[in-house]
Amino acid sequence: MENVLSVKNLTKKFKHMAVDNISFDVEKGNVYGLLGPNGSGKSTTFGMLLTTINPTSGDWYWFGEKGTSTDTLKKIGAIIEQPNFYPYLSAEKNLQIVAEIKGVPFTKIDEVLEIVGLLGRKKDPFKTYSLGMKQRLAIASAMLNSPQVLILDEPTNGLDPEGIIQIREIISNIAKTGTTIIIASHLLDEIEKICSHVIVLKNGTSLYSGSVEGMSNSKGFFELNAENPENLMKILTDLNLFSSVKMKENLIVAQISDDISAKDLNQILVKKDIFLSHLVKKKESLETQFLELVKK
Ligand SMILES: Nc1ncnc2c1ncn2[C@@H]1O[C@H](COP(=O)(O)OP(=O)(O)OP(=O)(O)O)[C@@H](O)[C@H]1O
Repeated sequence: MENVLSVKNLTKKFKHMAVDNISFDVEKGNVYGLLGPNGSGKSTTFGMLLTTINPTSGDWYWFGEKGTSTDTLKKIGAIIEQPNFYPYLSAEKNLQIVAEIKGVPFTKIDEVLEIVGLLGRKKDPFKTYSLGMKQRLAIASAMLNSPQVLILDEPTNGLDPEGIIQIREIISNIAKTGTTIIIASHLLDEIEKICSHVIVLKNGTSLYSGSVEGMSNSKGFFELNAENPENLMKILTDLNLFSSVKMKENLIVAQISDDISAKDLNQILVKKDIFLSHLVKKKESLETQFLELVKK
């Protein structure tokens, strides 16, 4: 897979360490989440990659080329701060100003307004827009130059549930066209719903970088029950398929070490004259996986 971005040992020290020797790759066409609590170094990382902050040390490569050249910036669309538009001008007029700066034909404006669902409101002044609409207009503005990479810093901050869903749908539609997207967020739920890959930051250090599913080595667990739970627990332990078998809130929880389907386990147990009253295979939520990662 082609790398759109490769970050190597990137470090920024202000008074304290803000970003501490992080390395990660971003593959073309995926949606990446930069996940971490406030102050974990997300915005500083974006700032360095977009040349607004000088790094202390480390390198990065956009499209295989070292650093961030002016030509590279033309291939990137970014929303890092609150959208800044002229309040009394319409969305269309505001985008005309951006299009002129970016050297993009005005014919592109309707296309990007359509992507963010604002075509019907293009004549309305920016100041009459809701927060969600303002954020959508910012995305339209970032999409004007048909970027290969879209960078969004906390894109749903402050939005109501409907606004959040709209932004998510827009991001997912843009991703479907093959645009690589990098989103900074402190919300696990957001990353889980939108991203295929995640880079977890804590105190400027990268704890994990890879696919969302790969964040935990866990193969998941079974919740089970039967008429005689003690007997079931003993049989499960003897099967040597589980790293642990424990009673939890009236259910037996068996942590899977050797991958096995619910159907296969049920068949094994039936042969041992165990008839289950409850059998569910589950995987830890991203939240549990994240907490385990941070604990380590
Ligand atoms: N210009 C600056 N001067 C000094 N310290 C800074 C500066 N910018 C950021 N920091 C510090 O660097 C650390 C990382 O901040 P950063 O804004 O990158 O985190 P973040 O993960 O984006 O959090 P948030 O979502 O709150 O912005 C914090 O401790 C912050 O106080």
